[in-house]
Amino acid sequence: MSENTIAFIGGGNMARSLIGGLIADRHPAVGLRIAEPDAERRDALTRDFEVQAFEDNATAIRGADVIMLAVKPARIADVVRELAPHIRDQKSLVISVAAGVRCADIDRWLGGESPVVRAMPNTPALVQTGATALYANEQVTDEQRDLAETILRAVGMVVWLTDERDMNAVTAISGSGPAYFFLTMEAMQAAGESMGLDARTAHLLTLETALGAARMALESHEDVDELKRRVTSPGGTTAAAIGELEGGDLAGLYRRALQAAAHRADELGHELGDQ
Ligand SMILES: NC(=O)C1=CN([C@@H]2O[C@H](COP(=O)(O)OP(=O)(O)OC[C@H]3O[C@@H](n4cnc5c(N)ncnc54)[C@H](O)[C@@H]3O)[C@@H](O)[C@H]2O)C=CC1
Ligand SMILES: O=C(O)[C@@H]1CCC=N1
Repeated sequence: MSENTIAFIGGGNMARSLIGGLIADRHPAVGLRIAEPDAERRDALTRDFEVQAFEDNATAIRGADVIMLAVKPARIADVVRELAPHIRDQKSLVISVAAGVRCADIDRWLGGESPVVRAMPNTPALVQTGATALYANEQVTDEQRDLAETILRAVGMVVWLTDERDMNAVTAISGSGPAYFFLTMEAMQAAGESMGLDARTAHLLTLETALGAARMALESHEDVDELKRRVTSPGGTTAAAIGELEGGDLAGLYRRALQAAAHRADELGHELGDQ
């Protein structure tokens, strides 16, 4: 549990997941301040988590130890430039979760020589099973690294990157990754329904199977290839299904999909580089 005051700039999907996860980890609600221009979203955050939500960014960051930038990449330059004088005065640590947006650009908008941590979390943070990669620029002290890690570890596992360029691949795997699994769940459920199962049965069997497979892969000492082989009897049902998936070049499809996501993260970073 972190006792620090954290101000979120942007109270959308990702902020909501982090806030929900932090509250579940018993982070005091009074230590969470959110800036969100949308009144309905502000009300929902206050109602659901009993946190303080503000319309104005500068008010929200008052007294905060950490400022978590959770706006869309297209908004971040303006948001940071407006907040820069306040952030410098109170020496808060800035953590950005914005896809593609590079530390050097955030540092420049802050006025230079500022500690900046980039984080790529994912929405399962809401249920404390998030996966986050962190990268710190040279200005970040050991104490600030610990602070960033403590906050993100409260909502799941954390890895540190030593090369910021790896953040694009991370974004492709774990930042966007929950959506690929949700898509797969949708497809499996639809296939089950097409074979006559009712929606609820197909849904539950799909989800429990996903959970069981993920837990087994995490807890087993064997690699996933071995776990897969244990399910796949020669000449049996699984082999028939896997034959179809491999025939459709599932691995190639994932490779191209993740490359597209990483490429888009790179583009987002470059689009902002000139601002
Ligand atoms: N949704 C996800 O799974 C993940 C998102 N991210 C990153 O998190 C950031 C936010 O993404 P989402 O939460 O999905 O988007 P979102 O659109 O749900 O949330 C953004 C929020 O920022 C608010 N906002 C807009 N202008 C603002 C301003 N000037 N000041 C303060 N707040 C403002 C919007 O009203 C909105 O509620 C993005 O940069 C994204 O790359 C990172 C990892 C995963
Ligand atoms: O789709 C996006 O751009 C954001 C970043 C990672 C997940 N959602």
